[in-house]
Amino acid sequence: MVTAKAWVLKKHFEGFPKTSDFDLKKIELPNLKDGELLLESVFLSVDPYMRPYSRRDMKEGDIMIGTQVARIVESKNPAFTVGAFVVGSSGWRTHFISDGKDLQLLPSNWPESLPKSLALGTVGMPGLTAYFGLLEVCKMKPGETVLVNAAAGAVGSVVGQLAKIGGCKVVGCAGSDDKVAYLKEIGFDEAFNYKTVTSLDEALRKASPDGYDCFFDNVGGEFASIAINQMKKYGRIAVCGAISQYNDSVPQKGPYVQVPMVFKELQMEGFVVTRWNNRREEGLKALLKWVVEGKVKYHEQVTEGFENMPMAFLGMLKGENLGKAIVKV
Ligand SMILES: NC(=O)C1=CN([C@@H]2O[C@H](COP(=O)(O)OP(=O)(O)OC[C@H]3O[C@@H](n4cnc5c(N)ncnc54)[C@H](OP(=O)(O)O)[C@@H]3O)[C@@H](O)[C@H]2O)C=CC1
Ligand SMILES: CCCCCCC/C=C/C=O
Repeated sequence: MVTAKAWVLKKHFEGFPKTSDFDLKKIELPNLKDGELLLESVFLSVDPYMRPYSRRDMKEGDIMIGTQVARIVESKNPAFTVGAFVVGSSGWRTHFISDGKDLQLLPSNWPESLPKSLALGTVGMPGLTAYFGLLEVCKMKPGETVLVNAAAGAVGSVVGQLAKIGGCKVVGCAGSDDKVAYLKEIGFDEAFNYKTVTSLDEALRKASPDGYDCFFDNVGGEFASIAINQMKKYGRIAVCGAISQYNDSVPQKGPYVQVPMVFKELQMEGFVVTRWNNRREEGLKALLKWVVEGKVKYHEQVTEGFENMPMAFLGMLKGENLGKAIVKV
């Protein structure tokens, strides 16, 4: 008999999440039936979507949603061998039982030298978000200028590097000087700390006096309201996320987008990465290849210990992560 530990949502978040909104539970797992397998989480992901999706998809007492890289410890399913690693979506728990349908094996050519946690970041959902958002929503072209915010995070850091591979000029904004230094290290042409500039409008203008063809928006709110005025004619805005708004109890008010949208003839499109689930393999293959070739660099903010999951989640929402926020069990 295996006892799993799981973090549940004790109380729906109001405003910024608190550690007291979570509860740690123990769950006795039954013996395996034919076709099932027992998995042990090795790395778990903490992601911004957990904040808005908890309100949309969860009720109090539910296990926190989320993905993990897990190792198969027992198998009564011939398609899965003990010792193999998979990406699962079983939420914040140390162990779980699956029939295999919801699991994705790590690519068979996964190099020994790469951490398997990358399957939750650069070579996982956030990397795919950058890939499809840039190619299919921004429709970036060589020679264009791309702006990305939350640029030193899991999605943003890949956006900037893929835009460079695509022959674009890249401007990134992040919330600390260390993050800005990292962006320059991984090839961003321009980067600045949006928290310390005296005027965001001026900083954006200085970074690209001719304006922006593509804006990959991870932040929304005031940042987006200012940036939209610096789009070039026919510019494209990929609305990927709105992390500056996720903890608002009262919705923020304008400025509104219609006037710049009309006069600059902009395209602005929201998207969710799962739209391209049928092209997942294509994206992962490309991302893994670029990582192996050293064309896409990665950084992970690893928090040790399953008991620290809420803390890692809160830290990510506060901007404490450089690169992908990961919890190592
Ligand atoms: N549409 C889709 O399918 C997907 C959307 N997303 C979205 O992409 C965005 C980035 O996600 P991800 O890369 O995983 O997370 P990150 O790794 O970028 O971590 C979140 C970062 O957001 C920044 N941030 C937090 N609060 C604010 C704020 N009030 N204003 C500005 N920046 C803030 C912080 O960086 P800093 O220090 O720079 O402020 C923080 O490090 C999120 O909006 C997320 O919801 C993610 C995956 C899929
Ligand atoms: C089971 C993983 C589902 C990931 C979907 C992520 C969509 C994110 C939206 C905003 O953050």
